[in-house]
Amino acid sequence: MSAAPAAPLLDVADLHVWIEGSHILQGVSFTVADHGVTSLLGRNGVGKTTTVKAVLGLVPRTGRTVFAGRDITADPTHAIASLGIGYVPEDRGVFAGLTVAENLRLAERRGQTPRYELVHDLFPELAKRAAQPAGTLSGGQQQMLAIGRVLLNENRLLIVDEPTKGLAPRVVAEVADAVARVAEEVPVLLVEQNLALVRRVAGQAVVVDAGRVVHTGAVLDLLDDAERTRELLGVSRTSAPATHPQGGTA
Ligand SMILES: Nc1ncnc2c1ncn2[C@@H]1O[C@H](COP(=O)(O)OP(=O)(O)OP(=O)(O)O)[C@@H](O)[C@H]1O
Repeated sequence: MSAAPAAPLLDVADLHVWIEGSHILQGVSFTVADHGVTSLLGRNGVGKTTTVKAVLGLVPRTGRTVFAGRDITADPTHAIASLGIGYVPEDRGVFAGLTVAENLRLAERRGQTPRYELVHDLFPELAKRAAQPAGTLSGGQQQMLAIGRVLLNENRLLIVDEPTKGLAPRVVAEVADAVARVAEEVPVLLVEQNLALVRRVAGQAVVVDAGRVVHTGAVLDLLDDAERTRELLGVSRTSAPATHPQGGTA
């Protein structure tokens, strides 16, 4: 007899969000496994960011969200974060006028030993550039800093929203490397439109369309089916996995 499947780390059921009278999420349901990368996919404006904000309590929502066996549906954002969900928002949220070291220090949580060794091991550039104002970092380096901040604490899940948005292709490859390495430490829910990156780093796909989940399954099963990929995501070219090129950062 085979063992029962492991309970999901995050279980989202029938999530609804209304913003300014618009029914943005119309019953979103999906699960996130307790390992690897689960990708949240979909065309522009379908509700991906709203979904992660609803999970984090950043927008009013109804439905049921269970994290690590605990119902967090009615919890405020700070309580959800303190359970061990780290969030890297789309705009990265780094403080441009503060140095890299100051940005990291601000992320330290009381009562926890900050994991600088892990962060500097994964992103040596952050150690080298500790005294540099974050606003003068490249887009890719700022993304590493944003991810480094949530890795500093013992999170059980990282939610990373479009980390490659607006980045040059060679920097995208660096961010892909970073996400892959991070996922060895902690499970990741990744919102991403770059399907080559998704193919490379993610195991599971959750596809949102018009405020609903329209597909879940293995990433490769979806992306190897060009017709289905086009139907769900409006694109079909997903090969050419990102690889880390030689050379420095942009
Ligand atoms: N604060 C807001 N006020 C009004 N409409 C909003 C607000 N936030 C989101 N929306 C609308 O909700 C819908 C879903 O937005 P959301 O940002 O969740 O989509 P997305 O899938 O993350 O898109 P993208 O890939 O472009 O980031 C969009 O139509 C958007 O215009």
